[in-house]
Amino acid sequence: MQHQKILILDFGSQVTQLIARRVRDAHVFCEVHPCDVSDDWVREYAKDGTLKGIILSGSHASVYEDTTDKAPQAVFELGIPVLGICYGMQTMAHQLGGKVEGGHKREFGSADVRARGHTALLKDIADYTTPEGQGMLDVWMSHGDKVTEMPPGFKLMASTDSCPIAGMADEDRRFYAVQFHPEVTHTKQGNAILKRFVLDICGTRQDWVMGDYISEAVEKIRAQVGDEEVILGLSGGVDSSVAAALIHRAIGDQLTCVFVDHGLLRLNEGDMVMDMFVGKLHAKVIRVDASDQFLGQLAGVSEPEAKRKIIGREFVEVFKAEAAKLKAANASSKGAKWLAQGTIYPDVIESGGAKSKKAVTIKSHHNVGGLPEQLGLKLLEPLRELFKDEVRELGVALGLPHDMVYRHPFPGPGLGVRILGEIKKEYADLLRRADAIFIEELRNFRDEASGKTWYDLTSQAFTVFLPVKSVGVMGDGRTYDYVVALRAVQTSDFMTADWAELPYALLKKVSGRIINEVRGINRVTYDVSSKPPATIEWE
Ligand SMILES: Nc1ncnc2c1ncn2[C@@H]1O[C@H](COP(=O)(O)OP(=O)(O)OP(=O)(O)O)[C@@H](O)[C@H]1O
Ligand SMILES: O=c1[nH]c(=O)c2[nH+]cn([C@@H]3O[C@H](COP(=O)(O)O)[C@@H](O)[C@H]3O)c2[nH]1
Ligand SMILES: NC(=O)CC[C@H](N)C(=O)O
Ligand SMILES: [Mg+2]
Repeated sequence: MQHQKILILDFGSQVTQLIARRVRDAHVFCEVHPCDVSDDWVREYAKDGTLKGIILSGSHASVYEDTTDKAPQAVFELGIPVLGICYGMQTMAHQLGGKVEGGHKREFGSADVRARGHTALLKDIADYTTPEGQGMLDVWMSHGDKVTEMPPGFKLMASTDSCPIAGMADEDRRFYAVQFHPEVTHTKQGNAILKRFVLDICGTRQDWVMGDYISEAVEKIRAQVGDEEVILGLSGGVDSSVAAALIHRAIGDQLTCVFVDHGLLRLNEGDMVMDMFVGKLHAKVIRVDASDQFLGQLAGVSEPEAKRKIIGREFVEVFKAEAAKLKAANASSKGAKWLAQGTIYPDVIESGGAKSKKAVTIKSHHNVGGLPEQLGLKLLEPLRELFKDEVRELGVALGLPHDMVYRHPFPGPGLGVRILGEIKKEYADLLRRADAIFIEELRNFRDEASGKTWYDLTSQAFTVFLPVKSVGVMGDGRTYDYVVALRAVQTSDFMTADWAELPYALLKKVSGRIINEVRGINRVTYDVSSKPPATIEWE
């Protein structure tokens, strides 16, 4: 089935992904593409008639600078609705004959917008009404420039005291634009506004449903793979587990999962993953103990990016070797031709977004963009279009256990990025035991108000090993041992995150247990840094 779709053109805003999330939440398929696609690309994209609307994102740039990006002019010539958000509004105004100027005052944060109720976009959407009957919206703003003159054909749709043109519309052409950001949760009616655009104004069908998606994806995988063999890097994490279950449903025994123990897994993780997949999913899983190989290559290396690159490289070495072994082990096998991965949509956007060429690399992820040419395997990535929570929904629909689907993510380099500096087996062993205690207590402690455990109330939690020693006193004796840091964050998208306000009782229990039970650690700290400016992992 052909899905109807919305195109989001990304001008490099930090929150473009949130636009896509909101549209997907309305069960409408959408894709994010860089704003510098050509007019021909846009026409081609729209050709089959499934494109129902276009959204232009925000940006850090200013439209009156000569060098900045514009929307492909074709966007305004297709006869389909367009919504401009912030910079998207400004470029729409600029390109269609209006005027944009640098403001004297930056407007950042909450604002009250007077919404003139006479456009299809904002009609009957308001947070409250003034005594004079004026509909008001509580919105989030982040801009310094503003539209000072609307293009011909547009009428005023919204305004604030400092931004008289905070929304405009040309309803004949179905062009709408808002200076505020409907995609962020701080804009209370943001979801309603985006839904109004996508469902009512564009008239898009709500045909993006994970349950239905399974049969579609299964067909696609079968068509792609034919009778060839596939190996899949299985980590036991959410993404690769769901990918494995989906591909297994499509091609059964043509799939072999390769689970790599790089010596940097958590306590008992290897056995757990094997039990789950071999026991419950009946997929073929090969467990490769490559810990000597990884730890050997990592010995003496302490620079975080260098460590990440080595780990990425060794993963590929293992996959290549296993693909070849399939052939040797079975006379009827031609060897695997495909490498399947649990790559998801944020990985794709982050490595191919409009501004990625200019963006600095904070961390190299082992599975994205870093695969060598001479891999000799074709890539199968059935989750490439999905966001994490869609992957989770899909996992549930595929019958995976709740605990597996709602696990915290665990990075491919594992404890390798949680042992600061040089990695030693001794450090990994201490860290594994301390981390297991932390996770166990997060599962034990419940928040009374919500009834949820603190594991479920946090998005990701783990322990970090600091290779420094501090002095302690234990049983009247002196200790001189290592330090660990506890890290727990709350986030919906992992792009930004707040440190979790864990109860003191929980921290106290964890600290007491780690220091008493893990000999070699005599001090526990709690990381109270948010992202940004810190990151979630320490390396
Ligand atoms: N220990 C491992 N053995 C084999 N493949 C791995 C291992 N760790 C990571 N991978 C591969 O790298 C990919 C990316 O890892 P990533 O951590 O982003 O996803 P995940 O582990 O599947 O899910 P989650 O984000 O929930 O941890 C995985 O989908 C998997 O294909
Ligand atoms: O599969 C992965 N391979 C990696 O190389 C990697 N590095 C970070 N992460 C995870 O990404 C999220 C954001 O992490 P940071 O704030 O530390 O960048 C967090 O969820 C991290 O655990 C990784 N996952
Ligand atoms: N968030 C945005 O899109 C900002 C647009 C533009 N850079 C401004 O400052 O007004
Ligand atoms: Mg993982």
